[in-house]
Amino acid sequence: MDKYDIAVIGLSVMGRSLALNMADHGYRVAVYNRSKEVTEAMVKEYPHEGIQPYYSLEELTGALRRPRKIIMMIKAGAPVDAVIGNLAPLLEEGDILMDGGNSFFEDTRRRSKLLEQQGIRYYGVGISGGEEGARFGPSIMPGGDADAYGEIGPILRDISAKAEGEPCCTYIGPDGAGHYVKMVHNGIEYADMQLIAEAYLLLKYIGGFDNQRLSEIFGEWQSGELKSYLIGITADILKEPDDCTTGELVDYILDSAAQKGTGRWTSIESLKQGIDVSMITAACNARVMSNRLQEREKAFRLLKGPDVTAAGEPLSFIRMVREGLYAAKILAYAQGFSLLKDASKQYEWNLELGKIASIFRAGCIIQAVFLNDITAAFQENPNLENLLFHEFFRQGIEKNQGSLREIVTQGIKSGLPLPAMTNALAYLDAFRGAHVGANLIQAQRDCFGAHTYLRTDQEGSFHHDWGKKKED
Ligand SMILES: NC(=O)C1=CN([C@@H]2O[C@H](COP(=O)(O)OP(=O)(O)OC[C@H]3O[C@@H](n4cnc5c(N)ncnc54)[C@H](OP(=O)(O)O)[C@@H]3O)[C@@H](O)[C@H]2O)C=CC1
Ligand SMILES: O=C(CO)[C@H](O)[C@H](O)COP(=O)(O)O
Repeated sequence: MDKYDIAVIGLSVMGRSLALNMADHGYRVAVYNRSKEVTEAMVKEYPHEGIQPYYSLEELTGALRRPRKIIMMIKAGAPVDAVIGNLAPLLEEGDILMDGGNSFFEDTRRRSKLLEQQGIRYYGVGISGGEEGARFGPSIMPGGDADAYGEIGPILRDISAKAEGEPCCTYIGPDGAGHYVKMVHNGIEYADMQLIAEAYLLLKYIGGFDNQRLSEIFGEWQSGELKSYLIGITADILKEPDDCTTGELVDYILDSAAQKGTGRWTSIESLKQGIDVSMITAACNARVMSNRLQEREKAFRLLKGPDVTAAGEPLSFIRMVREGLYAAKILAYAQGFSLLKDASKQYEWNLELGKIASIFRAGCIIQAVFLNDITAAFQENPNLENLLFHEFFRQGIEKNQGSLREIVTQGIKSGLPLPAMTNALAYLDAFRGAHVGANLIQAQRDCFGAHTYLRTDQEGSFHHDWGKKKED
């Protein structure tokens, strides 16, 4: 019987929460999970009149209104291909199959082409916001066949977060565009998190503040230009008591962070495209280095560095860290949006950067007041080459770069690792620098490999017989 509006496949935290969110919005949702016990546990723990469990894909697909709308919320990679393999024979021309997981955008492009042959409209849907977002309103980045958006758009917009009353969901573009944008969202997320971690290191070790005071400082920043979901949770995390001791939990968490791949993909794609996202790459490498625990312990014993120099006047140090963090944050977003701009051209996706920034204003992990300013900048000039060329951000950098330079200098003198902040400055100075030393690199390439060089005073490529005059 054609009675369910949509199906959710995969009932771990994200799928379960999205299904409940859809049902809360009045949709009739059919749910399925590979392992039966997960489905049983979900309907037992979260009973909802709008949700109907199914225990086979045949029954599930048979229960859906045509064209069928199905969203997979499962582990990215081979599992997605496995589910598509089982599901595709049960679908009909016109049905819409969405992948709401963190799939690699090239996989989404491949799957789109494959399913197109069967007339199935495939959608790569980036979803951000974690469990809470999925349950009560995530930021949603759907990419696929534009005509099919009319079928799925209303549901996705209904369940999305709202920023100033507007849904944090917009059609992104064809084939892999939605998953590409989600990938870059996560890349920016990595840089943002790393910058906050570096601000924490500076405040803790140079500033000498305890966890309660650190929590207050991040809490105070929530009333200014840094206000964001990540700063907010950081303030809360820092004062969270430990269950096993009398201290705060953060001090008992291993200094080593994992990554699932989206940040790394962003970095790899940026190298392929030739766009500098050094802060995202630095954030990935910071996690990589954090994982080398045994080597780090050995190096800590063997390699001596400088002693930490305590900060001067506490309030002015806190102000410098806040200003420096803000400048670095502008640079991280400038990098991420440059990558999106280039991808839009390269893949002919026609990405609307203003709309993308606007759907990041709520629901997602990088949501921040700052995204209102980015939205406004791209709305004012949709062809903005780089965020740093917009007056608001140009001034933001002009006003705050001094503090960034100061805290990075203090951090380096004290031997603190600040890879994202350091790369922020390197990016700024290379971008704005009249001289980057590439004339010498051209000369070296021509000298050792006859790769030719370009001149400042004449058109064309040149090769020089290096050292010949001297020998003569
Ligand atoms: N967790 C988060 O905060 C966020 C996650 N995402 C993405 O959303 C997706 C779902 O995430 P999450 O809810 O955390 O769950 P997981 O990424 O942990 O995936 C678990 C789900 O995948 C299913 N699965 C795994 N392998 C297979 C397979 N071979 N065939 C069929 N199903 C399989 C599991 O079924 P079974 O129970 O049978 O093992 C289960 O339903 C992922 O792509 C994730 O990257 C996106 C944003 C935030
Ligand atoms: O997509 C997300 C949020 O938008 C996830 O939280 C993301 O998977 C976290 O990535 P990682 O595990 O690599 O830190």
